[in-house]
Amino acid sequence: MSAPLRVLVTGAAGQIGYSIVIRIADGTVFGKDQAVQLVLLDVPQCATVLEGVVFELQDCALPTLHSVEAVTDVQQAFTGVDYAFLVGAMPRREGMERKDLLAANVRIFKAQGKALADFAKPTTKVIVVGNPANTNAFIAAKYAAGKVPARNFSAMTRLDHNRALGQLALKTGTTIGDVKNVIIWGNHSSTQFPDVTHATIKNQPAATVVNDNAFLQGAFISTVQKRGAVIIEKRKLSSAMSAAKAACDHIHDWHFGTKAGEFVSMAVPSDGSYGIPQGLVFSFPVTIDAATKEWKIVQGLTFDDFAKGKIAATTKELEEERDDALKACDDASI
Ligand SMILES: NC(=O)c1ccc[n+]([C@@H]2O[C@H](COP(=O)([O-])OP(=O)(O)OC[C@H]3O[C@@H](n4cnc5c(N)ncnc54)[C@H](O)[C@@H]3O)[C@@H](O)[C@H]2O)c1
Ligand SMILES: O=C(O)C[C@H](O)C(=O)O
Repeated sequence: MSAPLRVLVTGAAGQIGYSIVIRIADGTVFGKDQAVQLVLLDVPQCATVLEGVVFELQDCALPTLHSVEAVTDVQQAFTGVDYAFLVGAMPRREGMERKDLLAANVRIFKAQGKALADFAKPTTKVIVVGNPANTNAFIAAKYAAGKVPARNFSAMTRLDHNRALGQLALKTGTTIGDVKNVIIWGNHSSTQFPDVTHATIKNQPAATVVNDNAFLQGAFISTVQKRGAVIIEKRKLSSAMSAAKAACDHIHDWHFGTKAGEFVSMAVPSDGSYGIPQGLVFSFPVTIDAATKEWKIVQGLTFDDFAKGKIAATTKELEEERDDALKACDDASI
């Protein structure tokens, strides 16, 4: 068993928390030979619930779980972490857009960015799940600057990526393993652009196999864009099992690298690729090198006018969110 990795999950007493901790603890994310020190953070009012989660993890008898701590203190939570799953935040309710959560949630990510700077390792890798995820990641990175590099911050669009894979497999009667290289561009919001231009199904161009352009430019895109809202309408709670699975896929691939010839969608600080403003946390297709654990934005993809319009819309929304978040953070009270 390798020396333990210290892994933080915030909001661990919540819905996603309950689904995510078992996958981190049982070796699904970091492998069956990698010990994990799990640190579970939530607000003080949830201390008793957290204790129950700790007891359940102990009762799972997991060989990879080196230790598990329940904490409500930010310094204790962030000290020395290798990976941070930043889940803890308010979820949206029916009728809301994710950006409606900005005012409530941005203060959490400002404080946690500062905590990462003060207490975490400079090599810490961060996934932001709490919504609006891209902009929260932008703010956390800003407040950790100088200590943890911006490229160690990411936001989760893997759920959207997985939703896109699922919709293509359903449409074509294939299995998930047959569908590769879909791309989610932009924001984890209803302006995201799920793009199949470079996707394949059984090694054939997805557009040829689907053979229904109206679907690919219509129902496919809107189903993926609005899936979160539909889940809330049906469950009266936002997605949790699928969100936890996607966060684990995201960190698994960051830790182990992507497969040869394949890319995944991950929201990362833009380096100016494809004309996206520098620093905006934008979902791109990325490959990850297993040895260095560094992501690289896939280069050289081309866009038709339809794609250009979609990418412009999601970029504009992210710029507006960024500006609103910066204004909120300048308010001395948060
Ligand atoms: N990016 C995505 O694809 C995606 C998918 C699903 C959900 N989400 C988002 O994830 C977040 C969590 O969703 P959930 O369903 O688990 O919500 P939840 O309400 O069930 O749990 C959230 C938990 O976070 C805790 N929390 C609040 N403030 C905290 C803080 N400052 N520090 C630590 N913990 C804190 C709460 O006490 C609660 O236990 C929401 O913002 C939701 O919108 C994102
Ligand atoms: O839609 C939400 O608010 C939750 C989450 O972001 C999702 O995509 O399911």
